[in-house]
Amino acid sequence: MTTTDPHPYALTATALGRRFGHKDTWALRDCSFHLPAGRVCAVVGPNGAGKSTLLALAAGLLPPSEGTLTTLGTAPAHARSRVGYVAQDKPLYPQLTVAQTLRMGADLNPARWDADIADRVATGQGLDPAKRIRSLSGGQRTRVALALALGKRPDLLLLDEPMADLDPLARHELMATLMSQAARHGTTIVMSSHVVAELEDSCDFLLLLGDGRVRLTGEIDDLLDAHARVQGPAETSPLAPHTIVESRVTGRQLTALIRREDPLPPDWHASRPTLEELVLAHLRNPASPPQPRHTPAEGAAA
Ligand SMILES: Nc1ncnc2c1ncn2[C@@H]1O[C@H](COP(=O)(O)OP(=O)(O)OP(=O)(O)O)[C@@H](O)[C@H]1O
Repeated sequence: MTTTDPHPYALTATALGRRFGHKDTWALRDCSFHLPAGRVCAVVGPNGAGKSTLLALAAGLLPPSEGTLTTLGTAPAHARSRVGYVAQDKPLYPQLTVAQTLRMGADLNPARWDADIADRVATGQGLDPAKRIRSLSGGQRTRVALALALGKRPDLLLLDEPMADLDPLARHELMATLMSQAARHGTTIVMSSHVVAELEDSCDFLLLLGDGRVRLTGEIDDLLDAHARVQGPAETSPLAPHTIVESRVTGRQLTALIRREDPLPPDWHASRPTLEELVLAHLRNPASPPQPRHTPAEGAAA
């Protein structure tokens, strides 16, 4: 938590819904969760799950159709000066140069602008600040968009698939910069991605969306502790009372990913899943029972 933000939650959603058009097409529906301040949160889910919609709502660019969302303890539109947002399509002014774009960022954020970090991120990998935005590659535009967002020195960074078009070196460099900024300033980062393995080392909080609803949310360590990959003899391994996310029988062997409800039988081999295994099991089994509703009293205290 930063000294300027005494609110314990970066985001709080209550029965949040967003519909597009007049038909009953809900991009998000009945979403409730709390994201404690200071966390690095992975937002994952299949295509069309509602990740970009949630980030745009949190940035105050879209109003909810129902329910409420607060950003840094206030209405998202009122939190904009403290929020950095990098949208999937990275909108920038094509006629400006990189240097002019950063100058615009400084002019728009005179009280908070951090020229050092903005210049360092924008000109990494030798990007020439005199180049026009329209002449940049997709990855170079991402670099400039991240520079603008970080230069704002935000309390909350909302990043919609920020790493998607970066080369491996740029990914490594920019992820390290994001993490060091988060650690140094207590910035909350909310980052959507399809590359779950990449999030495992950097994120400590998960928000898994499926079909516009929250499937799983909480501290990643708590979620991994609450689940188990189990193996046991198929005929003597009743999975009840555990919640089955995924199960498979091969010959006489049962393999399952469960949410533990009780101690496991001694003849079962149980191991802690990786984040990727947990997420993939939920994505492969969208009909598995969702997590009981997550409340701050269940371990999300800041
Ligand atoms: N402006 C819009 N008008 C109409 N429907 C929209 C609009 N934006 C999003 N949607 C719909 O809302 C749903 C959620 O879209 P969203 O872009 O939030 O998903 P996503 O999880 O970010 O997907 P992806 O992983 O493909 O980026 C989709 O069904 C999409 O078609």
